[in-house]
Amino acid sequence: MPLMYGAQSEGRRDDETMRRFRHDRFGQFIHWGLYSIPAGSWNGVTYDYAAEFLPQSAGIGPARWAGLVDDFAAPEFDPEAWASLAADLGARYVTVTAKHHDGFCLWPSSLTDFTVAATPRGRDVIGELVHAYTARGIAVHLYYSVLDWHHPDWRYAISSSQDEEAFDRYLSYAGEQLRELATRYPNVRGFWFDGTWDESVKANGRWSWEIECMLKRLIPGAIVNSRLRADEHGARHRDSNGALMGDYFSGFERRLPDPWDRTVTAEDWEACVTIPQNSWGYHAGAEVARTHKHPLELLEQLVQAVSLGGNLLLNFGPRGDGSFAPFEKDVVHTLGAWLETNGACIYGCGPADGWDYPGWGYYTADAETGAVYAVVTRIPVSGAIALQLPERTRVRNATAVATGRPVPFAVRDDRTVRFEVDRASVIPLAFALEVEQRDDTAEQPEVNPDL
Ligand SMILES: COc1ccc([C@H]2[C@H](O)[C@H](O)[C@H](C)N2C)cc1
Repeated sequence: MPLMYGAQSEGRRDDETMRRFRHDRFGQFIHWGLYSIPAGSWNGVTYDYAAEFLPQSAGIGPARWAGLVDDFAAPEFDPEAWASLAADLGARYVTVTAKHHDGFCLWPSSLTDFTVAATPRGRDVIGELVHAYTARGIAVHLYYSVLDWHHPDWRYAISSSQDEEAFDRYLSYAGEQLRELATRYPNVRGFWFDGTWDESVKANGRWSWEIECMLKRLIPGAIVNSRLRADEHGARHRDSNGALMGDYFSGFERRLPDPWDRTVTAEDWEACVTIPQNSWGYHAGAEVARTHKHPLELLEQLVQAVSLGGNLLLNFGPRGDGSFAPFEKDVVHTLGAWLETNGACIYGCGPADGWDYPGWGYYTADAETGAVYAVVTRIPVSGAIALQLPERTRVRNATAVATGRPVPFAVRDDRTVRFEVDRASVIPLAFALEVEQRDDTAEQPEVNPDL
């Protein structure tokens, strides 16, 4: 159907900025704001739901919530230390909450007083972070919530002309804030939109179209996630013709596509996940919870995402004072150490065409060289993994990515090779496979069944 405000482009972007985003594969999400101070509790009551939703969970109105501005001193906030932590994690980009649903701005916006400028130290958090991350070669995306519980003209739905006038004022405010962000911080790489599911926003597809145009005019090549967009019929993420809006699909929240679902490889996508079961902002309960994800679970999610052509955005919620909790530092050390020696099977990689999901792990392939990686995350009881090869493919040799040492394997038949895996291996265990195409006339591969 003809659309005025559908997808602005067809297919994958192939410009340098998007190629870099695709190559990076691994990003760190940062949720930090007023909600980080109460950390899920209010007036002595702890609410189990996500800490950044405390105003809703505890029924705290905007005026009372704004009282937290005086407590946002953040004595431990150290942008260079945050940038070092991201580098140690192995993240190639960071997405930082400039404004979350509570409407509090982590930059000194001229459009409202509800910003860091009113806090005891008045630091431009976004400006200092953009500088620190960029200095470390880490790209920055700014998270912006269209949903805004603080602004008096916010509306969930439009049911009167007064609502329409108010919400038009709100959209003008949000548009000017986004212009301000793109103008103050022109070297950010992208914008991560959220809070766009309400009827009021879905009814304003033209506004979302104009925002995408404005941001890409102010910052040529800027990357925008699919959550910003609605078309004139209220279709979100994909327009009414099914075309992806924005530059990558960002509907995978605290979940990934099934490891065998190759349909997702048709477009760029990013999954965002938390370390606790369900809190993006710092929740004091997470420090003592037994339920947050093991670092190796998160690492497996990264490998799974790459095997399906996606990025993983892993969330950290710094405490109100600007420090990180020990359970988050454990994740940094585990993932960073593994990526230090195994990053070749992640950065610059994507799906390995023709290599079906094997069950014991994932295949990735270097998008430039075509090198295939077998990444073992589950060692079978047999202590051996069987690789089902694509048609007319031969494995010439295999090396352990972490050590570079050759790895013996048995050719079982013309479509199967088998590796013995030391059960004491550190997993994920990545093998680099040098493969070649066999032509039909070539002799059958030498089978050595005794291995
Ligand atoms: C269930 O409804 C939700 C769940 C999460 C969200 C927000 C989280 O606060 C976080 O910012 C995440 C990226 N976003 C989807 C919004 C609505």
